[in-house]
Amino acid sequence: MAENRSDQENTATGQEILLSSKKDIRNAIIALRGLITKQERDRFSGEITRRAVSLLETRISSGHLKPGAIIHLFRSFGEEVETDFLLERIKDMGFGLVVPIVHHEENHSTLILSSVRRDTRWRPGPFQIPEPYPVVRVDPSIVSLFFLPGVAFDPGGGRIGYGKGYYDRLLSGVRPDIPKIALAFSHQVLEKVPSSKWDIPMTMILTEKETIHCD
Ligand SMILES: Nc1nc2c(c(=O)[nH]1)N(C=O)[C@@H](CNc1ccc(C(=O)N[C@@H](CCC(=O)O)C(=O)O)cc1)CN2
Ligand SMILES: Nc1ncnc2c1ncn2[C@@H]1O[C@H](COP(=O)(O)OP(=O)(O)OP(=O)(O)O)[C@@H](O)[C@H]1O
Repeated sequence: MAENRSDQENTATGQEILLSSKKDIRNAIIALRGLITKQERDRFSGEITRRAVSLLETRISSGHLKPGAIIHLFRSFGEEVETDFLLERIKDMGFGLVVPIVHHEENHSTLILSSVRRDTRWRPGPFQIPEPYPVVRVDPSIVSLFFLPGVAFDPGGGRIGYGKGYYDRLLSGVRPDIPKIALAFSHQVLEKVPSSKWDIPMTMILTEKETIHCD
């Protein structure tokens, strides 16, 4: 398998084949993720939230994160890791919070970031993902730590999302030393996912079973 992938990358039509294999993995993992029961998803999400909170506490004590620093988190949709509790904890801990918004321009869409404030309200955006309003647009460079969604990951920091390249583009403008921490169920972590030149590697993956430090 691994040999095939690197062969594919070296051929003229490699990118297409590589993307189709990303697509197969994406579909397979989305189907697999749909098999977890609601109870399991809640329990696993609770465990992932505990890991995330303790990581933030450790980083505050070690001085790697300043009190009041800005954290990026996503509102979950469908069968993703449930982030509602983590969102409240981040606010309670006194951090600033930003979330992604799909922003439509004339002929393409990009991700922008909005601050979440005390008076922020939520409404369903594209794909029924809750989006804040009013939008208070902020630059990605103010974010000290990113919690990120995704479909499939590998311990080397590889990530597959929904195939729009939204986060790859957003993160391409973010300093490499800013932690990018994926929140995922353990079955979303595969031995290896195909990678493309534009993929931005994850720093860590938090699952219900373990904290993976990506190499
Ligand atoms: N919670 C969450 N928020 C996020 C992302 C994400 O992955 N998760 N995004 C990361 O980029 C951006 C939105 N990107 C998305 C891109 C494509 C689809 C999409 O194709 N959705 C399918 C359903 C997929 C499913 O069944 O799980 C659809 O609506 O048909 C969804 C979100 C910003 N916000
Ligand atoms: N930095 C970038 N600049 C320009 N195009 C990009 C960049 N990153 C990704 N893309 C484009 O986005 C498309 C989707 O990429 P990919 O399949 O890796 O998405 P993904 O990581 O699964 O999705 P997402 O980031 O939305 O969760 C690719 O066709 C690629 O050309």
